[in-house]
Amino acid sequence: MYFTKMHGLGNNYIFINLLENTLQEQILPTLAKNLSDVRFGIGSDGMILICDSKVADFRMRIFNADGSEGKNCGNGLRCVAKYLYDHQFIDSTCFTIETLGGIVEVHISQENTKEVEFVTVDMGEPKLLKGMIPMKGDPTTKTINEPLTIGGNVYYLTCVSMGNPHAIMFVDDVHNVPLETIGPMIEFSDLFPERVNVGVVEVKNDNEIDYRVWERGSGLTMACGTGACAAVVAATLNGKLKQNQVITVHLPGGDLEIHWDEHNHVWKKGRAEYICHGEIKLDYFTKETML
Ligand SMILES: N[C@H](CCC[C@H](N)C(=O)O)C(=O)O
Repeated sequence: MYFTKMHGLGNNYIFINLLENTLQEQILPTLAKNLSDVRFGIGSDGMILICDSKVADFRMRIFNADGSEGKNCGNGLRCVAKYLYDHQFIDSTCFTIETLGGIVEVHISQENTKEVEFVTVDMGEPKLLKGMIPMKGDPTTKTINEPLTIGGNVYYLTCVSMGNPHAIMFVDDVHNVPLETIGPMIEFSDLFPERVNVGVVEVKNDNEIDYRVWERGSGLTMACGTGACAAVVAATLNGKLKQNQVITVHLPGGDLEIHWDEHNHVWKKGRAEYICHGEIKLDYFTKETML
């Protein structure tokens, strides 16, 4: 089975093209976990499958490093779009990709280079109601800077779904937050029945924010595309940014341009890069334990 390892701002995944291949459904969580293992496997933030779709041009499935299936992946979408266009599975520079979190539209920014460097994605509309995150509480209300007690501490959270759930908090310095401690506490809180991605945001000025993330199912990553979108929406809802502006989001792995437009769509522009191609033996990577 061939794979391609790619990254979006250091948020890296093992991509498997299932347009001409198949994998048994029941092996997918174990396969994702073992591929992601940095010691016994290849090492990545997870696995992404490129599949046919009945409702869009293509379908993307994303599995986190713990084997859990995510519902959307902003960095992964840019890599999938680049892979499909570079490998001539599509010749249009605008096409749609189905995810569990909804259908998105990707735009290839072909800047006269032989390979795609930048991809812009219309990530669709943010979902704000508790029932859509999902999280506990009145499903018809929003969570905007709400004080929530988790593990004995009070966190002021703003929750946004970009097809996948994000809990965002605002801090004075994103580099001075023990995200490796508070991240899992919030991720696994019973407030979030499907767990949650946890992000910290420092608003620098009217057009820039710093953002770090503890990802559901993968832990600290260098970047999170859906999280960057959620961070801009959350900062705008809290009056810290203005809507319909292009915001530069600084992540540990690089910058993304995010634009929550006047039609309530969130656009994301950023790089996507190849790391390597290779071949794996499925029987090795589908063992329950690698020890
Ligand atoms: N951990 C996320 C999936 C990956 C999202 C992230 N890598 C991105 O670029 O959006 C979740 O379980 O919702």
